[in-house]
Amino acid sequence: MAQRRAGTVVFENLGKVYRSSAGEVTALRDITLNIEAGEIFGIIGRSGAGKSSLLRTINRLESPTAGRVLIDGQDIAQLSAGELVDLRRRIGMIFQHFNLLSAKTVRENVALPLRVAGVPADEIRIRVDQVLTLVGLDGKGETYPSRLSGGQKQRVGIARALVSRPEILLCDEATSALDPETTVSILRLLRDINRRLGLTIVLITHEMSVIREICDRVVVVEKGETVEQGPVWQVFGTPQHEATCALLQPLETGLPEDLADRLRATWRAGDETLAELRFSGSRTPDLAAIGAAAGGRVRLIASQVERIRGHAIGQVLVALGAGRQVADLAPFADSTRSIFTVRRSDIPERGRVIM
Ligand SMILES: Nc1ncnc2c1ncn2[C@@H]1O[C@H](COP(=O)(O)OP(=O)(O)OP(=O)(O)O)[C@@H](O)[C@H]1O
Repeated sequence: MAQRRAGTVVFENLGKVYRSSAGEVTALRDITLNIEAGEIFGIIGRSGAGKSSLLRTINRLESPTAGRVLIDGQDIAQLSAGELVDLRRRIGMIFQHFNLLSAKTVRENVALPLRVAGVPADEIRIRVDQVLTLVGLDGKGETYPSRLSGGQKQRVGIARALVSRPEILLCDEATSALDPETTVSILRLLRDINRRLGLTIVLITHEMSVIREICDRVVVVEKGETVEQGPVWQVFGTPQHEATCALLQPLETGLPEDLADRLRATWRAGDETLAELRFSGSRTPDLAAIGAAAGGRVRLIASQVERIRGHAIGQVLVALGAGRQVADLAPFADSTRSIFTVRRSDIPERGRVIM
């Protein structure tokens, strides 16, 4: 029988209700999801959506009040106390505020899980050196956390999570406290670790830019329920739910205002159409084909196309000459629309065109 890779997570009809003297809060409702071994899986949602509650059921920091969590096929609610300790060694976790011990050096922080597990000192030294090299912290072992930058602190957090050689790494808003440049370097490190070690990474975030940077698949959580899931390029290219569109909005740049103003002011006399070609992952922009379909009567105005996991997502704006239809371009994009058309009759005798 083929050996199954370790590191799968399955949520089956998961529910979580917090009960306190103040009343009940339903944080998760009927969540069913499969996370595959070796993938980078993103959980995104607005504040209070239930992301942390969901993530923390994977290592039983939270217990669900309905449904099951299976790790590599095993229902983790059934584990004994000793088995739970073993499970937590197989699942590393990193945090938004790093959770380092300030009175201990980098080396002591990273060594802690091995000390607790009773690993011999010689082996601890070797393994700590290995993970410090892996995360790019060679030579920082004797430094105290207060002398490190935010990005370096998170690297210590990652090293501490990896030193037990986990199969799954949970990332709880791991880059939310970092500046954009450091965020990118930490996300690249996580992707590099995922490729080199083949471990499953599950991350929660409220930023689509994080999902775009490293995730293979994503689920959108809203008010405790999953509202959309799929490969990242698909969710970016054809978002279905209002919550997804709202989360994607900060990444949308649209037509820059200055360009829009210039276009309105200088649009050529004669029938001309500003057409938008949208790419949502199935097609790749082919300017030669677009030019040929427009009979050469086309100008490129602006382009905002990015590649996500090998799929083109974004839009291309072109000006189509008189007599050319936006429909002529339909075969070359996932969808097309006319932004505005100026007809000769609309051009005032004098002055600028106002739209
Ligand atoms: N210990 C708790 N007791 C009571 N209610 C809780 C508790 N933890 C979370 N909640 C509630 O459960 C809901 C989901 O919270 P959760 O922290 O999982 O969301 P989140 O998406 O991670 O939010 P954020 O991005 O703001 O951290 C919220 O309404 C929250 O107030």
